[in-house]
Amino acid sequence: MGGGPRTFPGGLSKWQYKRMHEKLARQKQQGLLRHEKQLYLARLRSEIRASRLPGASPSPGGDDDDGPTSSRAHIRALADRFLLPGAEDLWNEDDGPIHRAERPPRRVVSGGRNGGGRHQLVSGREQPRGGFNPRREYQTLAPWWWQWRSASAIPSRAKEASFCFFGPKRRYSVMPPPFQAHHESVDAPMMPLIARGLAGGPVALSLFIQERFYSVAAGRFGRKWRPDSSDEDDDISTAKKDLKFAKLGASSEEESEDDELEARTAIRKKWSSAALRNCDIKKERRALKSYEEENNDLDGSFRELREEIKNREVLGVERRRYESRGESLFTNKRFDECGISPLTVKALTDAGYLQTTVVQEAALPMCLEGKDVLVKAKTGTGKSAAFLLPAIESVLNAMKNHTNHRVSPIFSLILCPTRELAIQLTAEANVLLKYHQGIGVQSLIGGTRFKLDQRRLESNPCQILVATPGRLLDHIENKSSFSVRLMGLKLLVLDEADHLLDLGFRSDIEKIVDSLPRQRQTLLFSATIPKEVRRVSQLVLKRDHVFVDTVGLGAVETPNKVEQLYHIVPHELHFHMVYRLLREHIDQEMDYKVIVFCTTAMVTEFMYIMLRDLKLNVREIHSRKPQLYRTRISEEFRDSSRLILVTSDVSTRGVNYPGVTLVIQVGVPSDRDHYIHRLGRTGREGKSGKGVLLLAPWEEYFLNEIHDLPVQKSQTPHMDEDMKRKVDGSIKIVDMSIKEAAYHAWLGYYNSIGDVGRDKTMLVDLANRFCKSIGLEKPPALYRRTALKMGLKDVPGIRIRKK
Ligand SMILES: Nc1ncnc2c1ncn2[C@@H]1O[C@H](COP(=O)(O)OP(=O)(O)OP(=O)(O)O)[C@@H](O)[C@H]1O
Repeated sequence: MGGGPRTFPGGLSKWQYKRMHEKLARQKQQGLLRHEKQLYLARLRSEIRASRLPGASPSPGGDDDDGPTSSRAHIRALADRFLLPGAEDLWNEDDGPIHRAERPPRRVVSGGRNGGGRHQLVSGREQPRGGFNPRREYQTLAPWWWQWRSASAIPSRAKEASFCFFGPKRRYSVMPPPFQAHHESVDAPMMPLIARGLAGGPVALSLFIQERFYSVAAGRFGRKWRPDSSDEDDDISTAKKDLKFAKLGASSEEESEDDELEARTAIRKKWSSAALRNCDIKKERRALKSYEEENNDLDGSFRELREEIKNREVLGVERRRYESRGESLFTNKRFDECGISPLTVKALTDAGYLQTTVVQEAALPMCLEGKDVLVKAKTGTGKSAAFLLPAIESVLNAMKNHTNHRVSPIFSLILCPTRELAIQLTAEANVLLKYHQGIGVQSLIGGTRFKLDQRRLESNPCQILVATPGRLLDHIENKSSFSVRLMGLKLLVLDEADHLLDLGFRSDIEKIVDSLPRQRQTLLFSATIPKEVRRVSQLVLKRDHVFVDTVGLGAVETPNKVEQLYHIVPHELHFHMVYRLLREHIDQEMDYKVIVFCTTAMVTEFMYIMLRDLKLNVREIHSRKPQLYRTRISEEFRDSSRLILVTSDVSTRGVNYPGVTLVIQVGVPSDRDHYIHRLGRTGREGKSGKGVLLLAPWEEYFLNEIHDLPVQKSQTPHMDEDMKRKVDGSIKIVDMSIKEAAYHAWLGYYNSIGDVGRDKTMLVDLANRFCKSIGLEKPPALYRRTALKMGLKDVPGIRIRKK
């Protein structure tokens, strides 16, 4: 009996699956050929340009003159390559038709000054316009040779350059545009007058082959072949880089996150088009709208506006109720009234979720109705369940129609910016899926083995996938069976949507979205949604989406029960101050649980070592730590109290550590939203909390960005000499290499912050002060390249490494 599975990923039959793979292989091959075609054209142009230079000697003819690496040999090899069977498709309608001659033409006859057309020009008789001939007819291309002719041999107006190809079996000649009069014979072929084509006119490229004959009216080339255009050259270098990046990607699995990210982003950027198989190419032009359509649009807009106002009214009432309850997070609505599966309700009850929170009550009906929804709600108010529940319902609905898959499609995809958040959401989804047999949720995050991911996804149920964008894109681009599974997608969620639609992630998100089915529901959630993000959200949301805002215009975006303070302390005392604040808090709070946010991973590491030496119960999480370690510490911190977590921005958004009593932010956050999300790690579920922002005097400008938040200046506590000496002692024991790395990272961070980074002299001065605060006598030297990149090369106070 025939072995092997009956159905393949995506519910395809064996033959459909096979055909799909063949098609993908063909498309891949074509991608490569397309690159080579560009390379070929670029080479051709440079030869022509070279021949047009004053005093350029005519190129010798014949094969024998060409060394194996000569440009001519290269052109020849490339021409052979893209005329291989299967490459004909590269010549598309824009390039002009390819015709197969009944009989090979003997002579090229000009069509005359004004007419004749290209086909007459090359073949001496009218050629029918048509599509491609069957592929087989273009096989077997023989070796060929080509010859340059001196410009003086050209009788026409465009004498600049000439070339033609002769071959025992085929001959190529690039012909002038139809409006160009010239007479030519096969033995003395006319110069193609590429120069005209370069200037924008159509170039007729006719390829003579003894048995076969191609005529390509290269209208598109005409546009592309500008004499000074370097597009193609750029493409070539891009193609070369592609190969390099592809190799890098293969080996970067275990490297540091930053390097890995960079390499992956580069590979993705370069290869995405090929890998997404044209999914990311817009194929249709946007047509101008007719009057009626515009009118319809207008009607639609009015309808949307009315709906939005109605929604806002509903939410406004909801909000007023919410606020009048003194910000009680929960509503009177129970989950069993929400129209979700009884099994999910049972799991919710087990987890202690009985009533919905405000955001859940407001968002669930719209999400369950199948609408696209953008949701804004404060940190810690239960947004995760508000999208996980629709994600589960979406799977249940989809499973009714898809029952016979060996490997089920992924029906719900949840994207989030950090690994910790992805792990947390997966765990929460698992809790909600407790009673749903056969439905599974998996995570896909960086820092784990690609192959292991693959195996895990294939061998475990995975109808819901929680992923970080980078790793997801890796799988989409490198595993076609994975892309097939995504073809069944019904629901896409972007958690921390504003961050995902930020410039840093946006191109990844665009590529991911392009590879997903258009017929889907999309949900966007965040605690902060700046105007710019509201605008770009149209990239993923339908036009008639609903905006659920439980915060409200002009309302405070931070939890009401969180006390917010700031301290202005000279840089030199920042670390002492952190210790002082921690000690004070530990003395006041029995079950303290503190998060200290630092600006960069290396500064985080420095702070951690220092606090550990000061005998505080402290842990660290940042991007320089291996993922396993990060996950372990994250779980430990979630489940403990009397613990301090020192961390960088990897813990800024979404991560839910219950019972955090204090959040300290050391140094200026990169923007207002960062401040809000970091602060939001405390005061969750309507509980109280405290946030302290520690700024140096020159960082005070940041207060303008958060002037509408209830942040109050605090009295700087007194620092006794004993404590100061103690901290200084702990700073001393930190390894020199960590201090140097912290200095570099600090410089990089503040250089990237507009307000500080613009004045380089001031920046370097401040960095040198930071240097002293971490116990470095003089600032460590920078690599010349790094200094150049940061615009700091000649700035006084910057030291450059000798080698
Ligand atoms: N209906 C509910 N009943 C009881 N607890 C809930 C309910 N909804 C959410 N929670 C709890 O509230 C806490 C915060 O929820 P969640 O992490 O979803 O907040 P969030 O709005 O996503 O926060 P952030 O903006 O930081 O991502 C979690 O501990 C969660 O278990």
